[in-house]
Amino acid sequence: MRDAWLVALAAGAAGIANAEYHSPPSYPSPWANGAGEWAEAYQKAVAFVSELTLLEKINLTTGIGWESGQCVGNSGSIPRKNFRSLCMQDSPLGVRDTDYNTAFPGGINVGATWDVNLAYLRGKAMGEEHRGKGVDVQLGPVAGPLGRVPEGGRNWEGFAPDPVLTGQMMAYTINGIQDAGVIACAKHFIGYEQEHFRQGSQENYTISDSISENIDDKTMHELYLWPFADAVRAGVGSVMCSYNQINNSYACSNSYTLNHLLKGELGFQGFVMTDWSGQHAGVGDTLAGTDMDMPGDVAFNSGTGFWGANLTIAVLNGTVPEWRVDDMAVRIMSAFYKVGRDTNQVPINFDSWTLDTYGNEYYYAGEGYKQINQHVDVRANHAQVVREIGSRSAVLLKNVNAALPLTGREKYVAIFGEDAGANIDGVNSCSDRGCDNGTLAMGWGSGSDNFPYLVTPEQAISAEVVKNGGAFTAITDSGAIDEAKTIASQASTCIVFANADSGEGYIEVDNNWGDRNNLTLWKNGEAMIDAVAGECNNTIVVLHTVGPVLIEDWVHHPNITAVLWNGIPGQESGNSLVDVLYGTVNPGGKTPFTWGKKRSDWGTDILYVPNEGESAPQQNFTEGIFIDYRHFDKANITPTYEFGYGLSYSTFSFSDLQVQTIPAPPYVPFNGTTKSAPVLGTVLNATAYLFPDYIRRIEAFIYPWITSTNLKAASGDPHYGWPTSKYVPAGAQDGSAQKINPAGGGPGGNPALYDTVAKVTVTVKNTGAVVGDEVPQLYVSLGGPDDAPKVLRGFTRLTLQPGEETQWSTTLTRRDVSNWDVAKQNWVVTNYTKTVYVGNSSRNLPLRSTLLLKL
Ligand SMILES: OC[C@H]1O[C@@H](O[C@H]2[C@H](O)[C@@H](O)[C@H](O[C@H]3[C@H](O)[C@@H](O)[C@H](O)O[C@@H]3CO)O[C@@H]2CO)[C@H](O)[C@@H](O)[C@@H]1O
Repeated sequence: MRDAWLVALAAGAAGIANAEYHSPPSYPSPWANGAGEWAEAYQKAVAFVSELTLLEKINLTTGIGWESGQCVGNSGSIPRKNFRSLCMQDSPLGVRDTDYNTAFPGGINVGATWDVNLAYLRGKAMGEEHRGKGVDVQLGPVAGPLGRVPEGGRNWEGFAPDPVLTGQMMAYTINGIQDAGVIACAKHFIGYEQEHFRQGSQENYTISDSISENIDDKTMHELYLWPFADAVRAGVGSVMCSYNQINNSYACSNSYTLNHLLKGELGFQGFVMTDWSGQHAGVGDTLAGTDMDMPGDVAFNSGTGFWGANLTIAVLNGTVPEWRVDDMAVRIMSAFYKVGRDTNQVPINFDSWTLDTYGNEYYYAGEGYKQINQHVDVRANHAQVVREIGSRSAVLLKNVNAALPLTGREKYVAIFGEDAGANIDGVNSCSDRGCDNGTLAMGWGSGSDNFPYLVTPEQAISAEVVKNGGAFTAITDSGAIDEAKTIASQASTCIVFANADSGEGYIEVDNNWGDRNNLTLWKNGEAMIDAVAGECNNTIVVLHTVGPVLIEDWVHHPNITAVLWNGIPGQESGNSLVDVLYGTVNPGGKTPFTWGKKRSDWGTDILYVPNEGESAPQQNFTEGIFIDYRHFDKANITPTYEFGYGLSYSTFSFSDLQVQTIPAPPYVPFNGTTKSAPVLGTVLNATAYLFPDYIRRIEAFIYPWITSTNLKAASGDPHYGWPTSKYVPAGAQDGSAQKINPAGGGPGGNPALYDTVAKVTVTVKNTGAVVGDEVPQLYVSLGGPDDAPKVLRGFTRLTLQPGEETQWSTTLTRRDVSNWDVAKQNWVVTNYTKTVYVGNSSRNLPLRSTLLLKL
């Protein structure tokens, strides 16, 4: 336990002193109050927690250790109350580590649909599958990484490098998951923008600490915190603190981001859980705002925990006040009741560590042999959701002379590239999808799940061609360039498939440690495209990539008649694609990121080599709010395809912009005070918490009981007894009434931020001959010298019949037209002239108007 106390001193209390970027302390940790829609759940939680012993409360907060339960994370149980371990399970795209589940499209595809209803349907379906497997907390959705750097390994788990598109998708996904009766977990909080160095110990480098993502206050508020505010407003039950440091304080020890921002300013009422082994301190993390430690052991299978018995000791010796543990338990139980877990929980019927039907409940210890997998089929009709999101996320980047849709009368269709075919080793052959074999339908890491099947493009296209009476050939060996040229010279329609993959940093694929090393295609993609396009004057390129790739060198080739991006579409990949290629679905997806011409165009990059010797690498977000299209706009760089761009088989017009400003009451900084922290129990003498004789220890299991009434001996920590002032920050134990943050006061911040201040209306018309979808996009220029030329503020996906026109309206809130004022520590509407723009991409905005606010 030595490390726990030492790191608490170094990181948890006040940040590391030698750094330029410093995270200010913020204490005490705000306690839940059941505000707004949390009221009923909070009351139930308080009633439940009031009946618990200290050890039972601690069991709620502490994981039982890696591979010590059937889920990827398991809290302790409360047998006396017949309350089982809570089951925490990935992933953001389906139930991980099981069978008879659905493999949904990645978050980036949901972003590309620009359709909040599809986000909801996917969330609901995923929630139902987690519920059916017995999961209490689904570990998703993802708003961190947001996508600062296009090479970021886990960007695809989230939705887009834009806070508004991501924020809306977060909110609707959370609503879907929680409406299904499962607690959602918004992750990873915050600034987790690259895989390299996220866990100091996990890299091939001798660095002592994880990377520090150094973010200024304005950028934090206007960019990275924004989608988490939307998550909190949506009532998310849990938030996962990330592996990285923020301004040189670990995310799960960072009192500023957890206490000040998340629980204070945003008014978060649920619980903060650590990423797996993301905890770095015992007392420090508790006081800094972490509520649940996952998976509970200091290092996987170490058998020691920062909490468990050590949290018991901390309460007994007074370093952690009792009210704080009460609040942790209340937050967890509030989320539990809020989504109805008390009425809809089913037994855990799967095991994360093996698909064998029988095995050990305590996998690591090798104990508790029983049936651990019931192989429950939870898929229902969710394949339809997958197929629909797959097709509706397709972004048609190029389409010359109506090359698409195909008519079905093509005489000879040939497809090329490994990405068209199957993984010859089997669809789930690589653990956590940690390889790029065959067609890419999912990235790798904990954000993945098992495919129940994967319909490849080869299967689906060949079936369609055969059905239509055509001829078909597939060359899925990406090295077979000469053979490809021959076939390409004979075929009437050539479709080349290429991909680019990425994932989580604990797996390396083709020397990519999570983050991509570059933005080129994988598996010889460019060479195959060049070879086929050189021979076939009707070459269609289909891309399955986790984010942008460099296409400028070939996309303008005259023989390349169409380019379609389909992201990572999940198990129905081939079927979704055929729907679009043959026009059953008219593509209406819009690219959720910018396609630059060269890597340097983005202006940000992964830090691949430690820059502070053995100390924590420092990644300064010097670009501020200027990521993706905001940077391209500011630097006046013409991309290949801009954020928000995407073609249709139809055409659309925009006209008649009307901007109606709506008077709103003046913005008043919130002025209020909390009640004092509730104390819900009594702490007994240490003897009451001794490890009981009747319990047989399971190897590496984390327990709440102490081994001795001599607390120093029980801690096993030679440094035990340091003066409290050395590791307990000032004010951290204070449970008296506190002033509420003036930028706070409601879910997602000051309620006045969400006042409507303008209504924007335009006419959108389908001017083509086929039914199709269009996405009117509203951008705002805030007008100041430090502002982006424009920022997305509203969008809706519309379906219009040929010739149909509709009036599309959206509203702007005060937050939408505000800047974060670092001096005032609040949002302000500046006097700079504000402009609204409407169109169908970030660079095709034919309508504009000055916004004259009445505030
Ligand atoms: O799953 C819960 C959260 O976990 C984080 O990722 C961890 C992942 O779940 C886990 O499978 C992986 O374990 C590997 C371990 O790191 C490696 O050393 C060993 O060789 O293989 C293990 C896999 O069998 O560790 C990941 C953390 O390093 C995610 O960040 C988070 O998003 C998940 O919700």
